[in-house]
Amino acid sequence: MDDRASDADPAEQTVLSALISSEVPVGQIARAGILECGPDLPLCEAARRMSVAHVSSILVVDGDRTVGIWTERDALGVDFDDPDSFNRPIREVMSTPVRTVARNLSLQELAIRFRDEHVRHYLVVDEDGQRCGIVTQTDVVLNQGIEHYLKLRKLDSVIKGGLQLLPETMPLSEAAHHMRNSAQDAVVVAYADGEFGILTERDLTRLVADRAGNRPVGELSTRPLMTVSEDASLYHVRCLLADHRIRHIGVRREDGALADLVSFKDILSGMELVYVHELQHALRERDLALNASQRNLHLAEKVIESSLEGILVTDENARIVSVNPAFTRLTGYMPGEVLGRNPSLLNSGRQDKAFYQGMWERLSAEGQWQGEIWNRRKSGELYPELLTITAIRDRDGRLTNYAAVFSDISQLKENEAHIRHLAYFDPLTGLPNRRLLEDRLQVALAHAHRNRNRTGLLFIDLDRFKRINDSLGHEVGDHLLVEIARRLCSCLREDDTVARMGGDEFVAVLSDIADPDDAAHTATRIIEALRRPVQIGEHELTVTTSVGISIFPDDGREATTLIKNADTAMYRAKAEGRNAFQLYQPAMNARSLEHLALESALHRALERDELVLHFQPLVEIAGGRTVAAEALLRWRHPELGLVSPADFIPLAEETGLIVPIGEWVLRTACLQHRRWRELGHANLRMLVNISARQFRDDNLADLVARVVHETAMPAGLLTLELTESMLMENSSRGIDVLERLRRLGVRLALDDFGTGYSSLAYLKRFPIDELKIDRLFIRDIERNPEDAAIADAIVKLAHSLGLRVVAEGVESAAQLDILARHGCDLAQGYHFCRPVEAAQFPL
Ligand SMILES: Nc1nc2c(ncn2[C@@H]2O[C@H](COP(=O)(O)O[C@H]3[C@@H](O)[C@H](n4cnc5c(=O)[nH]c(N)nc54)O[C@@H]3COP(=O)(O)O)[C@@H](O)[C@H]2O)c(=O)[nH]1
Repeated sequence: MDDRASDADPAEQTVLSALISSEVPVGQIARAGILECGPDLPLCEAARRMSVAHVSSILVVDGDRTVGIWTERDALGVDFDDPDSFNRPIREVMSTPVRTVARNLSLQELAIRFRDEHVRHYLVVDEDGQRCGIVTQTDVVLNQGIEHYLKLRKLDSVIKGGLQLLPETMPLSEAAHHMRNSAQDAVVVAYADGEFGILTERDLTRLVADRAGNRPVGELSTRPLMTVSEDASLYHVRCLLADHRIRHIGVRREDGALADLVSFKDILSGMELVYVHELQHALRERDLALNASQRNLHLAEKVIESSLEGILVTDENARIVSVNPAFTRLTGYMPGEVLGRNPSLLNSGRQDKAFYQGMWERLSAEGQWQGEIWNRRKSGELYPELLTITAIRDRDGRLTNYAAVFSDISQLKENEAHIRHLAYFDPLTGLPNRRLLEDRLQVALAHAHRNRNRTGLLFIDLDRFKRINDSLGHEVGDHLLVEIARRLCSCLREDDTVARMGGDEFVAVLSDIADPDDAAHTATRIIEALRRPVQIGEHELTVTTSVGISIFPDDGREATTLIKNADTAMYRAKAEGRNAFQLYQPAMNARSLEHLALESALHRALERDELVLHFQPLVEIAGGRTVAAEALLRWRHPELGLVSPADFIPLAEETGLIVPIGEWVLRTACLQHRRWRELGHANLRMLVNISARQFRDDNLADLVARVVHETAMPAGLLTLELTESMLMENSSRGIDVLERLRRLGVRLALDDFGTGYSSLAYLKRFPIDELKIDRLFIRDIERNPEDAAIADAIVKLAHSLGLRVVAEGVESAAQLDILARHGCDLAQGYHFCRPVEAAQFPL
């Protein structure tokens, strides 16, 4: 029995003893060396042999056959009055048949049979029916470890009461008769002197052997009777009986009077019942506990088997003793490959010695460690896991095992990284976003400050990206941005950062530059790199870029100031014609504020439908017929009222807003023309002003083609008004654009003629249809012969080139008259009509 059992309470101890004993087979406790005799042996001789051998029975055998048994109990039946009775053959007085039990019967089953069959001896036989020994009830009980019961119970608990004292004068035969009738195996003999003696079955057996006559029991009993106090424990009594090799003892009350005679059997008979009862209870309990623990074990096995978390158990020396299927799934190792090995076979090498040292320290101090750790699968792949290790101890606190439960948190880590990435990176281009740029800029500035160096900040904006997005769709726009991002990265050093601020705006941080020229060189590289055509599907796109540069600490010490100033410089680059960079100059700020205010107001104007078109008729001088309408832009400012284009178009040009505004004008004019056509004015021409900025746009012809197509405008009825200066800026490119426009069928007029170069030679080169004489020459035409001569010369020359001539700003009939004489074709001016809304247009 282990230490734990010895600490258990007595009841538990008994249950344990019973459980142990119940597994002992009968053959193990049976007394071998059976006393046997033949059936003809005289009874006195049999009794003698029993007395000598100190056994309580003799087996009567006939050859191999067991024919009967004679026991001490049977001595009570001998007639002590008849001397012949001692010599009778034993077969005549023996009990038959002899009850047998198999030697492999369990003690527990034997105990139940003793109780149920009321016998005191069983013959133990082997598998072949051969005699192996004799077993008594006493043998069973003595082998059940009942000491604890005996210690707990007092002698008085087995006192039956009703003690009968036999007088010393009573004849032996009468005493035996009394014992047999009262089923007592011993009686107390009371002597006249007050002393007590005892006469037992065993004494009677001895008297049979001695062929004793029927003498008074006073002469035959053993005296004095050994006694013990009724307070004594049964255990104490049992020890006394064993020590004195006796089987009965008298019980004295507190006052000294003899209360009873108790036998070993009395002590045990109570115990037998208790024992059997307890045994059954213990067995039931054991079965229940076993079932419960089997169920729990099964459940635990199932849980471990089906757990999605890897489970690994080691012994106290950290040698793996079991793993579950999830372990194999997660690590790739089969159980056979890891059992007996140290879990360090999973080490990734990512954690250093100190990490593991800390882990073991925590484990031994607190019994548990939990944390994230990188391990290596059998395939060599590293993965992060959330690991909990628990030290397992037995009841005595001895460390027996370690259990590790872990889950693969790769996905979790990836999600975390993804979320972090989303927070700091632009999902489309993968570049840092504004937030990360600000962080990096702070770091770069601090670094530059420490090293007394410069940092360059480039604000990069694609020119007319919106147009690509609007015309080719966002998907093409997105592809373009991705390619732009890639090219930007390729223009920068590893230490530099380029971030997407949103839309088509990017910012690059150039750390540790020596002087502003370095930033200018990078800007040039960027402009060049971005200008190379980008092929996206069937589209070959060319974008230009405007870059504004600010330098730390020259143009600001704060990140926000540097970004703002680079933005202002970028604006200036755009205003200066795009596709270039500008270094920030403090003077830019004041102007840029004005520009910003105007620009945002103009932006709003477009968005809020504050722009309107007025129309002014062009009249045929010869017939007085309105043949065309010039679309003139107006801004209905919510506070300022109608704002003249002269006041806002220059700024719109400078900021680039003229491009979207110009598109709106063209489309609105064409739509209005459709309405008029629908009203029956099929031949009316429409004149639309094109600004210098629009003309520089490579996509002008495409835009016109698209709008004409979308509004179903007859191209031949559309005239675009350009100025001389536009054509002179880049004459060969200008010719190209004009040719493309002409191929669309659109007509072209040269506006404000006479105020610019007035190079008639150039006129030949341009595919122009009409000349508009600037009103400067018309205003004083009646009074100023020079103006009249110029007008006359222009008309003649134009006609010689096959061009039609329009006189602008005709305010009087006199002016008209002169122009008519000069042969001018068309006239436009307040004389006919001021620019008016479409509804008032004189058709
Ligand atoms: N790029 C674009 N430019 C445009 C657009 N709409 C107008 N403009 C240009 O703005 C300038 C001012 O134009 P506006 O104030 O509309 O003046 C026009 C007429 O009102 C004015 N006019 C017409 N007749 C007379 C007259 O008898 N006397 C007089 N003093 N002024 C008169 O002339 C302007 C038209 O000029 P032009 O375009 O040269 O024919 C002006 O330069 C416009 O071009 C636009 O949509 N886009």
